[in-house]
Amino acid sequence: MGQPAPVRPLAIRNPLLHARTGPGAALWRIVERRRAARAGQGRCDMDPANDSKRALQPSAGRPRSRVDAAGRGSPAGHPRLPRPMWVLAAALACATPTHAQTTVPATELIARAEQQRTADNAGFRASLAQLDASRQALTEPQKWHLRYLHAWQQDFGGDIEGAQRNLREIIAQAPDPLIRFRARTTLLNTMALTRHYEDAYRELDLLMQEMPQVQDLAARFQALAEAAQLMTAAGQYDLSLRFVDQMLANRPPGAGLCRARFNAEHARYRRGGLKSNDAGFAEAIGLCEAEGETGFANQLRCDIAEMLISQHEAAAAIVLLRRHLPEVERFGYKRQMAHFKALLAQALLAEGQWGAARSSALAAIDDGRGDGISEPLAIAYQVLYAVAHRAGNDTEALAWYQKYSEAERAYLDDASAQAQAYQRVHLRLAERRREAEALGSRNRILQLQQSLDRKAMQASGLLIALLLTLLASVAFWVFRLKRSQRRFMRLARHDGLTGIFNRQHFVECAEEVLAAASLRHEPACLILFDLDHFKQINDAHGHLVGDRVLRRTAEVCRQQLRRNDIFGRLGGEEFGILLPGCAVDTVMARAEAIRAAIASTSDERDLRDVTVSASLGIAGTRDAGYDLRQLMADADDALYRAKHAGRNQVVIASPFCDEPESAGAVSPAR
Ligand SMILES: Nc1nc2c(ncn2[C@@H]2O[C@H](COP(=O)(O)OP(=O)(O)OP(=O)(O)O)[C@@H](O)[C@H]2O)c(=O)[nH]1
Repeated sequence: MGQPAPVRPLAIRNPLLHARTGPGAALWRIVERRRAARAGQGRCDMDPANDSKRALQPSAGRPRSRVDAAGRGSPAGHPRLPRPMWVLAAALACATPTHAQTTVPATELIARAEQQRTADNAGFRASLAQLDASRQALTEPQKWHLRYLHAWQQDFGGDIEGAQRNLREIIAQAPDPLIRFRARTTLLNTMALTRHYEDAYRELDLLMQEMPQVQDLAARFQALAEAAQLMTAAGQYDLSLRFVDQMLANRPPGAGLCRARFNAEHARYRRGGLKSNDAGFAEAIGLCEAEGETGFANQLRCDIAEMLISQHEAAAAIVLLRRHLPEVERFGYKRQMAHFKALLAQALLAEGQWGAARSSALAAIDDGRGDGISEPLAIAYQVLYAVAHRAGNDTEALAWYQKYSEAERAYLDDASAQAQAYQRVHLRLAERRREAEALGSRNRILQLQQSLDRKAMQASGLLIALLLTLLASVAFWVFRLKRSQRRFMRLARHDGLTGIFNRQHFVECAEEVLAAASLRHEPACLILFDLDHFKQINDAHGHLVGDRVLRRTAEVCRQQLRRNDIFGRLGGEEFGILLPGCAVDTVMARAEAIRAAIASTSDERDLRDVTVSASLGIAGTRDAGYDLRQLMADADDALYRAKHAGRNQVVIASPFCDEPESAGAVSPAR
């Protein structure tokens, strides 16, 4: 035998993250089963001395070997049951001979079922049957919890389609966010198992969105572990490490550091640049060993062996792998066994140990037979091809090469499918998030705009109200001012006792009217009258009666006037009336009517004892012109003559005769 045939070094990857059965979670399940076994769950044997031995045996009742990153079988999987409680629950379960008991409260039964899932799947199914039988007595949240456990069992039993259907319904309908979250974690895992990577990444995104609402640390821990593994599988190592940080920050009480450190070191290794003597790896392995998590410790050793082989230190890799292979065999996780043996075969080949390499490769194929596509399988085929080629057995070499080629292509296709799926989903989600953020920004701007508009409207409303109030105040003030003005004007223009024009205003109005009449050449007459012997009335009846006579005189005169006639009290008991449009030939009749009306007041009840009469003098524009002073002088002259003629009569001024022209009957004084 000469030098070994050149073997193209494979970029060996950790089957925990690339196994057909999903990233690392099958190991997790086995680890949890061991932990459950240590706690005596599902078995009536609390002797720790027996636990490790039994736990290291592959479970005979396990329906399939595959990943369970959804926390199935984890004692920490039940959120409300801290470690001492599930030990107690296990002890309680041991105190009862059968799972078919009917007296166990539903809460306890559900807690027990949570613990039994992988550690005692038969017991778990019995607990589910018991819960089904007492379904009517369950609360609504308990019914949803039971449904979730059934879905989990469907998945565990291989009915992935049925499990996914139920998990989706739970996610859509369950009122409890924690159950929805756990269902999504399990769904995500089933998607990775069935290689629906895009769906898995999409679910992961939703899981991360729901994460802040989930208070349960165990559920968060499981989801974060799932996220870290998927991100490493997708080649997103930095993201994976960020999830690891979150795992460490969200560690449930009693949970160790091993799983987080395993994910961290594996992501660092996959990112590249590490050496086999990396201190972080040694520390993580020591930590996992201390926590009894030898499965994770050995998985990290696979990474170290790969590093050693690629550093051309195959002999060291052989030592490492051989030292821990018995432990791996005892642990019983076939995929890990296949991985160990494939790496050992590769290292032996590199060291020229053809026979040992061939045996180890065949053993790896045997262990990995049930897994379909896997990287250990490809490594093993490659080693067998190299050994056959080295031995000159071309037919066998070709056969192994074909198998190697198919396995490697299938594996690489699968790995690439994962990475591509991540990129596609990542891009779509990033796009959607950008759109959502843009929409959110737009909404915020709109809200701000609306709020500003509202405030502006409120401000303008207030301003309008203020202006209206101001306007109303001004209007009211103006109104009061006008009213006061009107009152003062009236007081200034009218006689306080009779209400008719006072002398001044009478003169002003009369002059205006005369001016207008002059322009139109219309006639006008002025009547001046004076109550007769008024002093006697005052003296005889008092000033109040005198005032009443004055008021009644004004009233009865007003009744005789037209709208445009101007009537005023010129002083004391003297009055003036300007009659625009009234010619001298008609004025006598009107003056006489006025005189008669004044005289008639004597007949009124309250003035029965008072003799009231007036003497009237008339002047017209025909003779006096339109000058008021002249008209007044003429009318006053006529009035004087009426007095002189015996009072209670009308005299019209006539420049053509010296004698007064009397009109109407001269009423004798009574
Ligand atoms: N009650 C009352 N008397 C007034 C008022 N104004 C003037 N008098 C009185 O009117 C009287 C006018 O008297 P005279 O001027 O002597 O005139 P007479 O008594 O009417 O006599 P003849 O005009 O000649 O008929 C005076 O006694 C005034 O005091 C007034 O507002 N009220």
